[in-house]
Amino acid sequence: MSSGILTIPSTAAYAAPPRNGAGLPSNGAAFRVEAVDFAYDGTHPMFRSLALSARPGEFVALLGPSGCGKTTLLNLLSGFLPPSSGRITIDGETVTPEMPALGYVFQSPQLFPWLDVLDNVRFGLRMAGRLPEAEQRDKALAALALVGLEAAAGKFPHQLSGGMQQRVALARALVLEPRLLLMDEPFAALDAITRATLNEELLRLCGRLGQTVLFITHDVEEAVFLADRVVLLDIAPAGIHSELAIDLPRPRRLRETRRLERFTTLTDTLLERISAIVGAA
Ligand SMILES: Nc1ncnc2c1ncn2[C@@H]1O[C@H](COP(=O)(O)OP(=O)(O)OP(=O)(O)O)[C@@H](O)[C@H]1O
Repeated sequence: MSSGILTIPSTAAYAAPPRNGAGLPSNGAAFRVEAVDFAYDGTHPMFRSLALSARPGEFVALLGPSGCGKTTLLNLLSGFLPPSSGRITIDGETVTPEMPALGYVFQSPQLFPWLDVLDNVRFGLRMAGRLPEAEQRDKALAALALVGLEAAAGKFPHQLSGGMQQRVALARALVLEPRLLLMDEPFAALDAITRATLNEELLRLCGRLGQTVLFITHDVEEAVFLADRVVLLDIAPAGIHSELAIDLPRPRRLRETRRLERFTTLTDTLLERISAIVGAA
C-alpha cells in the first residue's frame, strides 16, 4: 500500500518493471493455482488438479459454458472457497480473502443505497481505519476521477444510471489499490453502448494502473478485445480446455480493433472451441 492518493506507477519506480499487455510498467500481482481439487459438498467435483497462473499485469479473460465453474474459480482465487487439495498463491503467498492485493467487481454493483457515491467508494478505507478521514475522502475522490465520476460524488446510487453505478463499483475497488482485480461479468447487465465505453475505460485504467486482472465473461468479443490471454474452461470437472494468446496491438479502441482481420480470426477460433465443448457435452 502506498501513502499517496492513488499510486500511478512510473518507469522510474521499478528497476526492472514487468510489462503488462499495454506495454507499460506494472504493479500487478502474479497468481498461481497449482494442482487444485475442488468439489462442492465434497460430492460434486468441479476441478481436478487444476493449474493456472498469470504474470504481473496480465489481463486474463475466463470463458466457458454456463456452469463450468468460472465463478467457482474466482472464489477459489479470492480465498472465499478453500480448495480440497492443492495451493493458490498471490505473489507466492497463500491466498486469503483479507489480502489487500485483491479487488472485486461483480455483475451487480452492490452499492449501499443509503451512502452517497463518495462514501460508497470510501467504505473500504473507512473499514480498514488506517487513514484519517480527510485522506480517505481525497483518495475516494481521486478514484472517482479515474472513472470520470468526480462530479457525482454527492449523489446517491438511485440517482445514477447502471453504467455510472458500475463505474462507482470500479472506483470502490480501485481506491484500495488492488494488485489483482477479480471481475465477474462486470458489464453483462449493461446496454451495448455503455458496455463498449466501459470496456475501453477499463483498458485505459489497466494500462495506467498496471494491476493483474481476471475477467469472467460470456462474450467472446469482449474477451478478445480486453485480454492478453483467454482461458477457456471445459465442462466440469475437466478444468481448462485450452488457452489462446491475444496478440492484438495495444492501445485498443473498439471500433478499430474489431475491424482487424486478426480480431475475427481470434473470435472465430474461440467460438469454434466453445461449440466443440458444448457439442461434446
Ligand atoms: N455453493 C454451491 N453449492 C453447490 N453447488 C454450487 C454452489 N455454487 C455453484 N454451484 C454449482 O457449481 C457449478 C458451477 O457454478 P459456477 O457459478 O462456478 O459456474 P459458472 O461457470 O460461473 O456459471 P455461469 O456462466 O452460469 O455464471 C454449477 O453447477 C452450480 O450449480
